[in-house]
Amino acid sequence: MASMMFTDCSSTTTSRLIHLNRSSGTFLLRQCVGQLRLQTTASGRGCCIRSSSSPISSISADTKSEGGAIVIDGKAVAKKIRDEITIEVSRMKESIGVIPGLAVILVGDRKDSATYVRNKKKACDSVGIKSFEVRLAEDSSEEEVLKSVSGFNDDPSVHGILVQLPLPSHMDEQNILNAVSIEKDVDGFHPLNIGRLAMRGREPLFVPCTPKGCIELLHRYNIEIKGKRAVVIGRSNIVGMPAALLLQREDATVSIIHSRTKNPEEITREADIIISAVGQPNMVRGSWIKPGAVLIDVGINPVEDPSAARGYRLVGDICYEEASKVASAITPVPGGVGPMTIAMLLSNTLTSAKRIHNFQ
Ligand SMILES: Nc1nc2c(c(=O)[nH]1)N[C@@H](CN(C=O)c1ccc(C(=O)N[C@@H](CCC(=O)O)C(=O)O)cc1)CN2
Repeated sequence: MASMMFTDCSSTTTSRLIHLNRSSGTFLLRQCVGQLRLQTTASGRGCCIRSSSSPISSISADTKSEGGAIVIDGKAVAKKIRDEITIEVSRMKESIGVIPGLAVILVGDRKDSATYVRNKKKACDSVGIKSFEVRLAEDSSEEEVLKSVSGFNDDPSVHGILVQLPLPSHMDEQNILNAVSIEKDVDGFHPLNIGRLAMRGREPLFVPCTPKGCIELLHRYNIEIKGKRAVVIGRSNIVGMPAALLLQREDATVSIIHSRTKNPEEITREADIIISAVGQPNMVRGSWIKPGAVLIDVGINPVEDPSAARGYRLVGDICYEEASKVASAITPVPGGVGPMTIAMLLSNTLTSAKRIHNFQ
């Protein structure tokens, strides 16, 4: 009964979205991608015809499938990437005596941010990357944050710097992100890195971790991007916008759906690949999806669930139950894109250390 109540994608379920307040730990990603309310005309059930021409050309033998769609296992891929990074980190240490270092600045007392930072430290430990952490109080000044950034910019044992987002509202996020040295900008949020990502013939030093993780999943599952129609739902600076730029770089034809888009489902129905980063639980229904499409769900939305230990469970932007019957491949929430974000951060940190020390 409980699972029926909380796995369907009816509007009642959606309205049970938990609005955890800042101090009790709201879900960061949701905050960062913004509150997008899409104008939609239809909400019927999707058809279940499956395309005979799945874009997945080869997948591993242990691939799971659900409702017909292949489950893109971000947790397993992230583990594999961490194993690859571990080997490279120890090769670097043995060859030139350098250990990659990642510095994290956390401002304020949001529980979700503290959890993400703790998980980043754990992930660093697991691959042999050295981690540095600065915690500042919610009421710290922007100058204090800038001072920490500047200290890490000048510290040769630090190869990557990230400021956990969101920052308290009294701080100017742009000012702070601009202060991170572009050579150590492992989050890829510096305007120079984003600008280079947007320009043909230019290369960013780093690509933002969540969108990079989405593309990495497509690559690792051999899902062709070139020539495909891709739709990105959401246009945040940290996910939607860079995801659209990355897809374009991979030669997809890209559309972006945002809060002012009329009839978004007419656009998604044309898509071979959908990346959704909007922070609206179960917004993308089965009827929005073209049979055989590949679905990458970035949303991490808590919905009330008394049967769960925490009193809530996480669902994505895409109605998994309906979508997995129509799509050829889909990422679950949790266990899809989320773990890839941290794996890509480790990868960016290793790349940075290699670049700074000219180590191949
Ligand atoms: N400076 C940054 N701030 C933020 C980023 C970022 O990339 N850089 N991204 C998000 C938060 N985030 C990392 O910081 C993050 C979010 C989610 C996950 C994750 O693994 N999620 C799990 C579920 C976790 C749970 O059970 O609560 C999953 O999806 O399986 C990792 C990292 C905003 N801020």
